[in-house]
Amino acid sequence: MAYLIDGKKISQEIKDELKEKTAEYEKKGTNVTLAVIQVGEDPASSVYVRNKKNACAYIGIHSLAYELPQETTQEELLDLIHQLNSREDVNGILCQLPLPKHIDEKEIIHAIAPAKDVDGFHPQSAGALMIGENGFLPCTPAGIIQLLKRSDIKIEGKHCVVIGRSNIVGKPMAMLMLRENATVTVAHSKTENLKEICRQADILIAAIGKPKYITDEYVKEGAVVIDVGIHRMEGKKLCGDVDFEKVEPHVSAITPVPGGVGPMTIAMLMSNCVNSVDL
Ligand SMILES: NC(=O)C1=CN([C@@H]2O[C@H](COP(=O)(O)OP(=O)(O)OC[C@H]3O[C@@H](n4cnc5c(N)ncnc54)[C@H](OP(=O)(O)O)[C@@H]3O)[C@@H](O)[C@H]2O)C=CC1
Ligand SMILES: Nc1nc(=O)c2c([nH]1)NC[C@@H]1CN(c3ccc(C(=O)N[C@@H](CCC(=O)O)C(=O)O)cc3)C=[N+]21
Repeated sequence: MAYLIDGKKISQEIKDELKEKTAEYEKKGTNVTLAVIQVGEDPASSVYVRNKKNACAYIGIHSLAYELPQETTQEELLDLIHQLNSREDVNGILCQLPLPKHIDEKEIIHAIAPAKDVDGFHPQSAGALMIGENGFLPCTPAGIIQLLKRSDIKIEGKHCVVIGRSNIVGKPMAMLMLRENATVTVAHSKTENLKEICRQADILIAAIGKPKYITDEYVKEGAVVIDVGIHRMEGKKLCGDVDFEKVEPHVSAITPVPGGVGPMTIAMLMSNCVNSVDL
């Protein structure tokens, strides 16, 4: 039986630590405020936004919700971001992705002031990560590092294979594992011999976006498997990029979906908000 890495429990621990820290700030008269922007009504985005608001309420972070209609223009969204950038009472700004097709995501990400970029998506945050300077870390990869560390899984010296090279998950994940002294391989859709490469991994991180793609044929006996994928199947059941039933008997530790990486993303977003006060 593989050890089940409990993201729900670990995220709860982190939220409790942040709750204490936020209470300390409050005593000193410092409030923490996160602005969350959602454009349109994508049902999955609505679930995540709701989870973020609930986490804020639990920790004592003030949340400002901006629910904008699907027809919102690029200029209107930029105006709002500029306003929030200049408000001293706002610590963090998050604009839920994906945005409607008529909006240029890149321009929006660039517009958020790096000092309030709690998603860690701004080029300045990405650059800081690349060269080892202080900056906001992208929440999902940072959450995975916490999952591994708080489960006492050794990273240093291990061969980590990251499948996926997106700017928000795969690439920053690879950089963070490198920072933790893993030996890192990044695989993607053009990778040849994916199975063979994955089977060399001590730690396999799947961020592909394809339901149950990773079967037992992709894992080494005793490996650690982290499943970033999240897919809502018919009947509303969630599943990941990993075929949990097939993989679990062969590995030493694995994250479930739900209850693995997802809750950690939210916990790290909260962490970035609280820590932004000291930046
Ligand atoms: N739990 C959480 O908190 C979060 C979960 N997610 C989930 O994680 C998954 C990945 O997200 P994201 O990085 O944004 O997705 P993207 O679609 O941006 O990236 C997917 C990556 O996987 C690669 N890929 C696609 N197909 C294959 C394949 N057959 N073999 C090998 N590599 C492949 C792509 O390669 P190429 O670059 O060549 O196209 C790409 O680099 C999604 O399921 C998403 O829903 C995302 C964010 C947070
Ligand atoms: N600007 C921006 N920042 C993000 O961080 C961001 C985003 N856009 N767009 C979409 C992705 C996805 N994401 C998740 C957050 C929480 C869960 C989560 O809480 N998952 C729960 C289940 C939730 C459910 O029931 O659907 C779990 O896995 O246990 C999952 C995924 C953040 N993202």
